[in-house]
Amino acid sequence: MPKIKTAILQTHVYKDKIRNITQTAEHLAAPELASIDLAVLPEMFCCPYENKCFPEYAEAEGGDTWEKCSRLAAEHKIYLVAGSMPERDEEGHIYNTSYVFDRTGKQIGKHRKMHLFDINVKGGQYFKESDTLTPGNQVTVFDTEFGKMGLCICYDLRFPELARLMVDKGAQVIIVPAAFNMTTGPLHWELMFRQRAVDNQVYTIGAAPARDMNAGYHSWGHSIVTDPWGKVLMEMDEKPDIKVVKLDLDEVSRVREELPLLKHRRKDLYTLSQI
Ligand SMILES: NC(=O)CCC(=O)C(=O)O
Repeated sequence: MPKIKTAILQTHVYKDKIRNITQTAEHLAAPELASIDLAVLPEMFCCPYENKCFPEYAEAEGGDTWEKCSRLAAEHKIYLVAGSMPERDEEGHIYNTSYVFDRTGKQIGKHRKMHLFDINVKGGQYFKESDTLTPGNQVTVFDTEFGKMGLCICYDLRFPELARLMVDKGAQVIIVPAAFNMTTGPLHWELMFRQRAVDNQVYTIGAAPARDMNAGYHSWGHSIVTDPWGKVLMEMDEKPDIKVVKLDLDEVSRVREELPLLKHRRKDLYTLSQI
């Protein structure tokens, strides 16, 4: 099985939506990324992570930002997980949505953040996505020439049932556009990506915005890739950065063969089902 050359882009999020797309296009055109198969962008890569911005920046599926991302995937002949962006549906609901495009620019996946980030840590982070956003209700797995990949957004990763449902649908990689914060990030970010990788014997990929202390929300950054043993293959710091990591899906099969956790489940005693 060929290795999947995966670029993780930890970009700055500007207030100017177009500038965010332009910088993404410039990065993807860089010679270092010439032979990649897959690129992953951060959560809300084109919109400041603030409730007041979500309605203002929201676009319908197929809108301008969607179109530009589709064209970038086709131009570079890559799979593009277009981080996430605010999506407005016909009824005016707004979702935190991640689109996936194949090497021809065709949309092959779409995930609407299912668990909204509503937390209130005393002396720490407060955020209430449900002030403006509506939750999605689909488990998302998409097909590639390499195998199936699961997709969720940031806070979604905290829910082990969702990761397991993706794995039950065949995911060997779980991709997570994300933006943890300065309260939970230091303790939970790396742990969470390793934990989901170990539980499910998958690669996990987290792509976060770079930290901007002048922004309303301070991203932890630390974009990360872990392997199916739970080993961290790459972790950034808080600054803008781009890294390319090779994923070997034979390693998923090897780990699952040697330590057969998924086979050893007592499905006669317990089950996980989607309603
Ligand atoms: N954007 C988010 O969903 C943030 C999630 C987060 O920081 C967490 O601790 O969970």
